[in-house]
Amino acid sequence: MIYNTRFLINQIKSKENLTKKYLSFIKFININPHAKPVWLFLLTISIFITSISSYKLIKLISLLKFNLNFNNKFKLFKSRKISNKSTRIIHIPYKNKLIEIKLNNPNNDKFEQDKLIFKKFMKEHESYLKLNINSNNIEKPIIKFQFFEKISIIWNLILIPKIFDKNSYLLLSQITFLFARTWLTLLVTKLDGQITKDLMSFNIKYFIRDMIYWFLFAVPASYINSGIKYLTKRLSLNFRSNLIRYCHDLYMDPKLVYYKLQFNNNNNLNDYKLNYQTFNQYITDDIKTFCDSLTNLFTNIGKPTVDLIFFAIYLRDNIGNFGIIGILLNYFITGLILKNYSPDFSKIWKIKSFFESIYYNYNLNLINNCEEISFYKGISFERLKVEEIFNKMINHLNLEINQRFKFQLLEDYILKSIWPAFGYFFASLPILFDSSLNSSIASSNIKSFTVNKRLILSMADAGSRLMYSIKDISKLNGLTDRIFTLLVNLHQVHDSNFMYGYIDSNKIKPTGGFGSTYNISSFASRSKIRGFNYNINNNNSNNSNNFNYFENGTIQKNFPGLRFEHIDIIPPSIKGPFAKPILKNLNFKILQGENLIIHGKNGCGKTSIIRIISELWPLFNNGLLSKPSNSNIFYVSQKQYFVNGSLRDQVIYPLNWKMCIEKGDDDTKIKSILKDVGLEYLIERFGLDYNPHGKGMKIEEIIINDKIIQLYDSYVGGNIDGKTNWENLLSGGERQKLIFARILYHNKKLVILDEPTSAISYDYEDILFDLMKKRGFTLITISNRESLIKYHDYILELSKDDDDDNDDNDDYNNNNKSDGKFSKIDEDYLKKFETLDGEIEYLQNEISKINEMKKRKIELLDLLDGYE
Ligand SMILES: Nc1ncnc2c1ncn2[C@@H]1O[C@H](COP(=O)(O)OP(=O)(O)OP(=O)(O)O)[C@@H](O)[C@H]1O
Repeated sequence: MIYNTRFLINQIKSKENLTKKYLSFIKFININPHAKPVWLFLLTISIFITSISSYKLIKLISLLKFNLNFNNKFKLFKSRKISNKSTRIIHIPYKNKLIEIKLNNPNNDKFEQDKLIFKKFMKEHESYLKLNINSNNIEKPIIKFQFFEKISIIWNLILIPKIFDKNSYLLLSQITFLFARTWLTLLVTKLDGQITKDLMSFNIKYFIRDMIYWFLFAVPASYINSGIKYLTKRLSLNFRSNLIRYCHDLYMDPKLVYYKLQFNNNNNLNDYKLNYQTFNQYITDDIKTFCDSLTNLFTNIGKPTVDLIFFAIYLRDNIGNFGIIGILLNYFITGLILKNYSPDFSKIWKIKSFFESIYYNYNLNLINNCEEISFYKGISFERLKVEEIFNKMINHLNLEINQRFKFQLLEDYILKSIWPAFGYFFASLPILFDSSLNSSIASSNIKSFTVNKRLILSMADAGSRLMYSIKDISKLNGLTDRIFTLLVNLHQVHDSNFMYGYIDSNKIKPTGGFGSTYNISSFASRSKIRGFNYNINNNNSNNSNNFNYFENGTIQKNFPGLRFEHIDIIPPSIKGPFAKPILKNLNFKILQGENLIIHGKNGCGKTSIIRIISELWPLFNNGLLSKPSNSNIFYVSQKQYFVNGSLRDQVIYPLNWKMCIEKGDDDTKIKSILKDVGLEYLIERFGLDYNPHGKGMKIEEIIINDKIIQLYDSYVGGNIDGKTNWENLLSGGERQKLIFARILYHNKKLVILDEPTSAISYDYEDILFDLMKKRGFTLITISNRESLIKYHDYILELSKDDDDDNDDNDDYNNNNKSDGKFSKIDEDYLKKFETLDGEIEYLQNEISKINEMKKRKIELLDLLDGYE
């Protein structure tokens, strides 16, 4: 016990001695606890600890919330959906867990307001172009005047839409960090001078102290540097999310912007023409690069600007007004020289991006159509084509490298040699012209020279970084152009008055969208004139301002069946309603439960009828289309489409599994449908062999009717979660059967099928159509297969006079005849085919009899040969 107490006392004493030693050392080297390096060090440590612990706390709270939600997940999901319509929730797998992400629903009012801003810009741009063309002004400044306007529009509408936005806080923190870094650089520079002075005056005590200060400074400096990088990346990511979500809301909406974008021909504003073929490049690559460039530019310009101002103010006290004016004048003049010799980086970047997107798309096309290309042995052709594109890209890149090299030469010479030389000169001015200079104050002078030199070099560095950022601004200019083009086009097509790129040849102005002189549909809706004749020749055709020749057709929804009245099928084009119709004056009506088959030659316009029904193409003339509501129609296109996902996903598309579960549909239903269409073997066939990963990671559990349903990201032996490339693995017939499974699953009132059984054998075609009839669907089938006629009640036979195609002066008034013959399929009609079928059967029997006899004859001859 005594031993222990002694031991403890000794311990405390030795610790006290150690603390005393430390304190006396600190006193000896004169460390001031209130000195900036000390409190900055302590502040950084405390900020670091606080931020880490608050981050952990937030994570813990969200984990608790997640666990709480999980137990009531399904109920919460439903109640939230009802209570808050302005947001939607998506679940994302993250670190073996599911996290909830709340997304704002598209705000159409905001889009309408934004549209006006883009419209105004385009109008101004148009008049600016006119002005320049009239005055033959061909000057091309490096940073076009519209650049700032475009950036500010994108910034205010999308990147930081309100003052108290989380991005504003990030930006504010970034600005604070930038100022802090400059201030720290100033402090470190002073300390650098002090250390030099300590060395020159052989003051070891102060030297050790200043070295300790140096190490203390290193902690906040590293924190601030990594903080700036972190904030830049976060800001870029947030900007990207905002832009992407904005674009998604615009083009992935029920207005079918993603489809109609291809018709936007605003070619009187070529600067903002979107290349539909490379649309994915805009969305994927350009937005990302734009956000990175913008946030990096902010650091690249913000930091050197703050440095320049701070250092210039500080240096003015040291080297006087003359010195500082000299330095700034040098920067300005050399900057002007550089600007003059700078190539148009914005244009270079735009062309490079264009070639890269074409090259990327061509390779994608090669992969998507690999089988077809292999069958045609078309690889040499493809290679030639892809190499041609690649060479064009390489030529452009070479040109870019050459231009960059010349500019870099001049840039490096000026920024890395001339500027520091000027810096040395101006830093030494106070020493060179100081008459009071003597050896006793040499060390003090050396300190101030070191500080000035370092500051001037830092200023040169800041200035050169500003100069280098001219290139970044140019690149950002090119990127801003592309992003702005994307947004302008999306808004133009999203506009309810979008007229599929129609250009009035008299005015050469697009109508609908922006920059339009006349807006056809709004005119039509305002004028409310119906029944005008379609004949342009007969109705004031000389009066180009008169738009009374046409108006939009009428679409009536919730009709129990399908009705076409005087409908012309006109493809969207720059001629708008005045383009030559593919089919004229279609008239028919079927009611619910009645089926219609459409016959016609290839290319006569069968599929185009579906495009009109589904509102992909406009109804230009004054016809009437009556149909059920869009949610009650199911379209099946000629080309089957499969999604990336499991067999279940193919059947339930366009629903996702969650909606499917909400509907109360379990796998038993999907399996029975697959059995109905004769595809149940796919469940087993594309099982483990096609999923080498075997049982996948569990991605979600959902509670429904007190039952936990688990879903995996890949195949789990024998069920329909098997994921594979359905597009490539299924045969033509299997693909069409799988689409029938989709029809059966969705069970819509009206089903429109385009060549649904072209690859299916006749026996299965019967099974499938019998099933469809039994289910009571109203069918519109486009097919020339006569075997399908018996399943339908009406037939629409499309025929177009060949003369029509050659007739350029169509006179609609004198040509009121219809291109479609609509008739009932009665017994008389069917007999025609029955007789034909009977004859074929008889002939086939006769042929097989002849073949049988031939075989018998050969056998007898062989037998005779044997006897001989
Ligand atoms: N966007 C478009 N602009 C102009 N013409 C088009 C457009 N899309 C299709 N066409 C033309 O319209 C005509 C009818 O095309 P559609 O696809 O409707 O034919 P189809 O009768 O279904 O042919 P098939 O029996 O071969 O499938 C074709 O000549 C086609 O080239």
